[in-house]
Amino acid sequence: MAPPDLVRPSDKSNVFAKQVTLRNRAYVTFLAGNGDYVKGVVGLAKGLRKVKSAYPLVVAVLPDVPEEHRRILENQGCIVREIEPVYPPENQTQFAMAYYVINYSKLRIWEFVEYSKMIYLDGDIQVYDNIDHLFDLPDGHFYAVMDCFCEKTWSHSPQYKIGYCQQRPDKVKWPTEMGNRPALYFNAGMFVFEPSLVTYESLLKTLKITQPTPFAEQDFLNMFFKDIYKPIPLIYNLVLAMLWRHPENVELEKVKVVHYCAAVSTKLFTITLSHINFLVLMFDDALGMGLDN
Ligand SMILES: O=c1ccn([C@@H]2O[C@H](COP(=O)(O)OP(=O)(O)O)[C@@H](O)[C@H]2O)c(=O)[nH]1
Ligand SMILES: OC[C@H]1O[C@H](O[C@@H]2[C@@H](O)[C@H](O)[C@@H](O)[C@H](O)[C@@H]2O)[C@H](O)[C@@H](O)[C@H]1O
Repeated sequence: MAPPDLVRPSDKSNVFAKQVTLRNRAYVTFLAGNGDYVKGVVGLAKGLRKVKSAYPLVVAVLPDVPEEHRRILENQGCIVREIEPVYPPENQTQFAMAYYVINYSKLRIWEFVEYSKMIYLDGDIQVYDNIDHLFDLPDGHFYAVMDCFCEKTWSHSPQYKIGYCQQRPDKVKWPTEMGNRPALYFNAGMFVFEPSLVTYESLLKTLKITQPTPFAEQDFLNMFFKDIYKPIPLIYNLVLAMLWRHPENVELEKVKVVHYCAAVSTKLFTITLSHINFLVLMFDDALGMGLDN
């Protein structure tokens, strides 16, 4: 995708504004620990480059990400930003996955106010088609793809217990005796947002008085942004489970972003898959096919 056309050179102020706007947008991901997720982030950086995105990838790293991994990411053109962890209040909550507690640290990205608009992508996501146009979505909203409630990771929820899923609300209807249908709920592995110190302070202040829940920061973000959340099509964040849970909702040839997340039972499969995905991109890179490293 060619970089956005700048306005007429004669109109200096607009040219500057356009360039500043270009500079004020970025993709951002989150990396913690010294494990395999760095491979996913390298794959993500290569994927964004391969689809000719006009914007950089910022990687928010926890202090436990080793220097070697940070160098690898900088060599891939990433902007590495160290963040401090964010922990929820002391709690006895059983998170859907024990390690989800570290995902609250994602909230630090609202502090990246040198950017006016950012697109967050998990490290286990790959971009197969250019999605830069999402930066032009109207400000003042929180854009993300609706999640699916059918995986075992949702077994704690009333939705799962009655077989209700927002992806197919007509299949098992929400019973009136259970009150209002759950609000639309997004997957927090990909979202379009506007960094803001006011929002950032409010997020951290609200977190301090919010009882943690099984999907950790994803539940928290859904609660916090429920009034301004706007669903975007699942082509922008195809959660893998949709392939076997709601194939009727998936138009594979239109999918631009794939999210290699799945319940713990298939975690090995998805990590292998993202490894394959990573190797394909590396191989592609090694043969100089398409990736301009
Ligand atoms: O040990 C970890 C766990 C998570 N993550 C980051 O947090 C994101 C969300 O965690 P995960 O992908 O496990 O969530 P899922 O979407 O698979 O449930 C990952 O994609 C990584 O970007 C990480 O870097 N190290
Ligand atoms: O910390 C909570 C995480 O919640 C989400 O993952 C879930 C969710 O997609 C469920 O619907 C699936 O069933 C499950 O497998 C998957 O792990 C986000 O992708 C991730 O970034 C992060 O916010």
